[in-house]
Amino acid sequence: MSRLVASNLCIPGRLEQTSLEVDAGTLTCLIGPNGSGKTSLLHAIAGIGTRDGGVRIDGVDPWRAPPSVRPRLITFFPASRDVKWPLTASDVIRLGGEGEIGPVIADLDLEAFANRRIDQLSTGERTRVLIARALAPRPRVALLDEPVANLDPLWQLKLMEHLRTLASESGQTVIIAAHDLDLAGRFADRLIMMSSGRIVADGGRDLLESGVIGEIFGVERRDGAWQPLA
Ligand SMILES: Nc1ncnc2c1ncn2[C@@H]1O[C@H](COP(=O)(O)OP(=O)(O)OP(=O)(O)O)[C@@H](O)[C@H]1O
Repeated sequence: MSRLVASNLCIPGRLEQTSLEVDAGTLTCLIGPNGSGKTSLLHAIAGIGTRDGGVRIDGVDPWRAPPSVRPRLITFFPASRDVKWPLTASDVIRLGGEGEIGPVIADLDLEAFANRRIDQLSTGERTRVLIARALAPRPRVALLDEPVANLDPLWQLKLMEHLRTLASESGQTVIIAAHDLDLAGRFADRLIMMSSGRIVADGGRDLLESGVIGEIFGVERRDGAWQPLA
């Protein structure tokens, strides 16, 4: 099984020194309040911007991989959907790297948009196209920053189910940042909680029932819903 090993990642002012190992075939969800360091950790793993430390995927350094190989090792879907390129959805998905785009177009139900310009799609439609772009190369490690933001309730569930299937059936390592604690708890194999630029808790869905949620998020579950701490 391939494995992601991140050692001593650090982005001054954003991410404290962080080491992390993630098994292949798992869906991991980074949770934490605004500004807690989720995007910074994803950036550091992806090798985006200034950062210290190192990453290995099955012993291979993805940061030094040639551009032709890199998308099959690791891809990153950013939180910003503000893409104004005058390209069709298919063109954008093809930009993700080599490989067939037919399967990912079918997986994300994009047939109707394939030949439409990406800057003329709705935000949610564009989100699905940009996620398809990140998943098309079938990367060993897929990093997605708030992938369900802007998606309707049905697509939030479909996407999370799809990501879980990519992990469990294709053996890909999927790491996402998300704000929806219930969705994270329902679909993720592992929850990593961040606060002030560091990992403060790491575990299964039982983390959501622990006191650390109140401490870090200032919410608790009352009457079946998340509410500010009483
Ligand atoms: N480009 C940047 N330059 C300097 N500081 C940054 C930059 N981006 C983020 N930060 C800071 O780094 C810290 C972590 O931010 P980060 O975006 O990783 O948090 P996050 O958990 O992803 O937040 P959110 O849930 O709001 O997306 C914050 O204090 C933020 O203000």
